[in-house]
Amino acid sequence: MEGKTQSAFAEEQLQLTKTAAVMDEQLSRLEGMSRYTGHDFTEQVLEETREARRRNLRSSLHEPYFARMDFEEQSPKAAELSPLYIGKKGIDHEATNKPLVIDWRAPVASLFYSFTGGSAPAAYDCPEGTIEGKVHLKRNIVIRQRELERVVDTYSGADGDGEASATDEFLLYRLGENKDNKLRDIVSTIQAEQDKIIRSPRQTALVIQGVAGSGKTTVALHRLAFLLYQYREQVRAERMIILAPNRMFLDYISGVLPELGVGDIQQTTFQDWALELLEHEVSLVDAAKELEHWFAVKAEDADQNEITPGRFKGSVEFLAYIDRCLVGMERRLMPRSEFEAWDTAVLPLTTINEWYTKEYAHYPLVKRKERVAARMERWLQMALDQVRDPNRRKDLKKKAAARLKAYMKEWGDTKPFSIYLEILAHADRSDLVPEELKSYVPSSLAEELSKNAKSRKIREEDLPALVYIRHALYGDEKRVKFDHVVIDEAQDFSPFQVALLKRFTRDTSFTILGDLSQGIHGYKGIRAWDEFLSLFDEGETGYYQLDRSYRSTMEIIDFANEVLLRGSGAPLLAVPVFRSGQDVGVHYAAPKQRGAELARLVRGLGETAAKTIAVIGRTAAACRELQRELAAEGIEASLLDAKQSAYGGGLSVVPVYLAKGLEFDAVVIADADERNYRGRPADAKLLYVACTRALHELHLLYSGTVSPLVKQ
Ligand SMILES: Nc1ncnc2c1ncn2[C@@H]1O[C@H](COP(=O)(O)OP(=O)(O)OP(=O)(O)O)[C@@H](O)[C@H]1O
Repeated sequence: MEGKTQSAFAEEQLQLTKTAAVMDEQLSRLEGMSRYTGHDFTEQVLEETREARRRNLRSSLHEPYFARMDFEEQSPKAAELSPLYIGKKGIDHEATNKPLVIDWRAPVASLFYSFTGGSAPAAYDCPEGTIEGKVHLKRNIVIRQRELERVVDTYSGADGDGEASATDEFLLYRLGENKDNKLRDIVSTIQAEQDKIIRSPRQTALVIQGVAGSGKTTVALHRLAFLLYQYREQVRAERMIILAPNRMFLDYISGVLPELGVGDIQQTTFQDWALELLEHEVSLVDAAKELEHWFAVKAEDADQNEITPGRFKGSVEFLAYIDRCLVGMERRLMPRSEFEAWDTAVLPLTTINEWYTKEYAHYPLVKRKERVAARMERWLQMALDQVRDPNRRKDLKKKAAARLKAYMKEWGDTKPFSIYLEILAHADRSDLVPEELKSYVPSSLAEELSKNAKSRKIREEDLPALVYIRHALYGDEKRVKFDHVVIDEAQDFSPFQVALLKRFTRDTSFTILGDLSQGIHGYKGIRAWDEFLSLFDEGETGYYQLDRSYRSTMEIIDFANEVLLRGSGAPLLAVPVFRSGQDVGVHYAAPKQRGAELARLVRGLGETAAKTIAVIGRTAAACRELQRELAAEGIEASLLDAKQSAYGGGLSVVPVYLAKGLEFDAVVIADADERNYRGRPADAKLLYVACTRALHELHLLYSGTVSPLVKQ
């Protein structure tokens, strides 16, 4: 075995030297060519192609490929068996155009991920149809800075057993590494169930339920790279968008797409996207205060089914209510009087009405108003042209212009916030709201909005309705529709938000991912994925479930699963990859000793070479206290808050709700007592999120009595 490994290493060393030499030669030739800057179109296209090849070569030189697959095609015309090398970027031999390295997104490369052994022929789909054949070898190759570091055969038909032998060994080697402050690509170890999602057809609304650490975020990012490769004629990076929960999370995932050679994809939060669309006509109440309100430890039990403001305003029923109110807008907007420029120049109401309701009916309402105004100006000019006396004409022009201005002012207000205010806060007296719906909006919501009306302060949950109203009034405003939308942590989104985004997206192309077990924002999020799936036609959707968790050790996953079982009945439990680590530590500290005990644990973690450590508290206030306690023990930690836009790694103190989506080599949950985590489903979800942030090591610290969710 040893000898075989050595010969594989020597073989790959030789191949690497050869490949690197070909790439060096190609690049130096391309660099040596003068750049074309003229106006000839064909030459410009050729120059663009050369530049793309230069970019590809430069980015691939240090790590040209990560895998080799020997595939024998079952076809009479098939060429002799030659190894295929798979990399992040495809590179061709210049003279023959034959592949030197195959792009991981190419159809044949899918075999590397989907084939897991067995005697059945291996097959992949490509534009020419289904290609069958035999896989003889799957090999993982680690190259760093042009140095060959590791060669692992994950399948070898020549072994005689024909089983995928070392797949897990290589995966475990990758998972066992310490992480820094950024999420990384996984091209060399994508698993078959993840690959299926990544390569799903474009025109689908994919909904992915995946346990914590199952690679949802990572898979969604790889899917974007795949779509850009596979549908390069139809989709563009700048027309794709990733919506994530906060800026810090966006910073954390920001490295993956550039690593995959993909740039220019919009990455933002729903709030920022919506506020920009609304041209900052409104502003949000302090988000940090909102979060503190919902995550504060409360004495009373919150009712899971309670209709909170977020659930109400995020429902499709609320959207339908708004639609019914907007029906009246057309009638309400236009003044009900003729326009008299002067006594003998009168534009009848019927004519204005005809323009507004018939000729311009295909425009959105605000555009119609603008068209009618322009048409009235033209009518006025013609009327003025009939007046012979220049002095009288001048006089009439001035007066008529003032009257037209006044007439246009009589049109109803078209500011989205004014309309929202009217149908939400003043519903009972608004003639926009149909009689039978006048009491639809709960009075507490109406009161709250009225109170903040002057300052135009709204809550996050008001945004979908406001954007929806704006869209109904103004239309697309020449905004290009999205080619694809990724919604991460989608369990915290509302059906209204998804229905809204659908209007801004071409061809129903979505990747919607989340985990109901991590639905800690129950006051606004969904309870079941059907709430989203039902928004699309049946043939347009795809649903996947990812149960394997790659992030944490078996010990951590078993511990976290137990938290869910104790708190919420029959949840979706994670299945660990067989990676064993240390037992989860549950430690008691007398209240006065907590800082010292915390410091002892953190120091111990530093010694295990953990690069990223999180001390997690339930609330922001608790985290401030924890940071002070650590400082008193001489340990500096950065406090992460809701306004944070970057995550720098190292030692952080962070509230659970902000840690969601992130991961750390080691985690200490510093307040795991029964007061903070009582045993209700909402507590279980929160504690589960905290536990599943840890890759290699997890400790819980408590004073008083330990939480009933914790297994000891
Ligand atoms: N196939 C894989 N090979 C190697 N690492 C993987 C693989 N899939 C996932 N991972 C790793 O598992 C970790 C979790 O991935 P990711 O954050 O995408 O999961 P998630 O499902 O979005 O988690 P959460 O629900 O907790 O936010 C990351 O470190 C990622 O690199």
